Amino acid sequence: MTQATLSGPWLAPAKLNLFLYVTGRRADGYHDLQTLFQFIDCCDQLYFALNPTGAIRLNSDLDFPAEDNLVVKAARLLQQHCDIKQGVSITLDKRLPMGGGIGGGSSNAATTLLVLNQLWQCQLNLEQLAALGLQLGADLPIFIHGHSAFAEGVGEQLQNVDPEEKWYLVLHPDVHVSTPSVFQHPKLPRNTPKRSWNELKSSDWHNDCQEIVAKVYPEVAQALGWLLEYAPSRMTGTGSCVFAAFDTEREALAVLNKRPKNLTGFVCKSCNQSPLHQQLNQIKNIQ
Ligand SMILES: C[C@](O)(CO)[C@H](O)COP(=O)(O)OP(=O)(O)OC[C@H]1O[C@@H](n2ccc(N)nc2=O)[C@H](O)[C@@H]1O
Ligand SMILES: Nc1ncnc2c1ncn2[C@@H]1O[C@H](COP(=O)(O)OP(=O)(O)OP(=O)(O)O)[C@@H](O)[C@H]1O
Repeated sequence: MTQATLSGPWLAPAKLNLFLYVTGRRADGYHDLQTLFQFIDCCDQLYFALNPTGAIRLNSDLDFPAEDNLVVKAARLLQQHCDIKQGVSITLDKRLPMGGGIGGGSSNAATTLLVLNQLWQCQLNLEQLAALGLQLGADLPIFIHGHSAFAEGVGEQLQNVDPEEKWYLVLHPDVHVSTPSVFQHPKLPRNTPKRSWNELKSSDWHNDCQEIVAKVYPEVAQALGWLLEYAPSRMTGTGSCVFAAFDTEREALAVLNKRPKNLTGFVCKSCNQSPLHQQLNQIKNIQ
């Protein structure tokens, strides 16, 4: 493969938490979870151009400083960890809603680690990249891992599973939910009993953060209330997005088209192999 082909676009897919249970609080302030991650084919896109100077630059339309962007943090972390002399200019084409619980920032950072690992020839394996990524956020490892998983710990202990690939209608209420504020909420249920995957996979699925978030953000309660009229619906992560599964794209679109004017949303297909890993595997097969 030529360097030009490797420059992009590279995909950074979103995820859904098909269920999310908080099973305990740890001494470091983080929470132990049991969650089921599945990817969706809705993605941000990133482009990478190497430079010899060592500088790391970001082009994006986001309105916060590049230094705070997880993409820049990921590039710097890998550069320092592997003592890389080259730099990179990264262009981020942001399409995923932010603060929606679909993991866009974490996915951007994971794509950066995976692609720069190739371009800078760092030769770290997925386990090493996931451990590095975990320093940036609990959602990084699943995006590095690249296969749907039942996750425990803070979300880094991953067991591959293959939930049915469905069409999803995702509604994005017009609010940004801060993940730390949800986990700090005094009324968050924190002691859901741990269950085995075997038990969980055949039970009804819930999200322990949903009740609190719907109380604090009426927009989330409204979206959920509306979608529940059509199909079983839940929140992903700490919100604000809510989703429902459908067997066909047509059914999902039919419901999307009936939504009230103040609700935005999209239809997507879920997939058990991350769209980014599908791209990376294609390159491996060509090389
Ligand atoms: C809610 C999920 O999206 C589910 O996939 C993730 O657990 C959140 O992952 P994330 O956004 O990558 O979260 P991080 O950036 O690591 O953490 C943000 C904040 O959320 C809280 N946090 C996060 C994950 C976790 N298992 N327990 C926590 O208590 C911590 O206060 C932390 O300071
Ligand atoms: N590349 C990035 N894309 C989006 N947000 C980023 C990025 N880098 C840093 N951030 C910060 O992270 C915050 C949360 O963004 P993100 O879209 O990942 O939320 P989320 O989908 O709710 O994530 P999660 O489910 O992992 O909590 C943003 O408001 C922003 O301040």
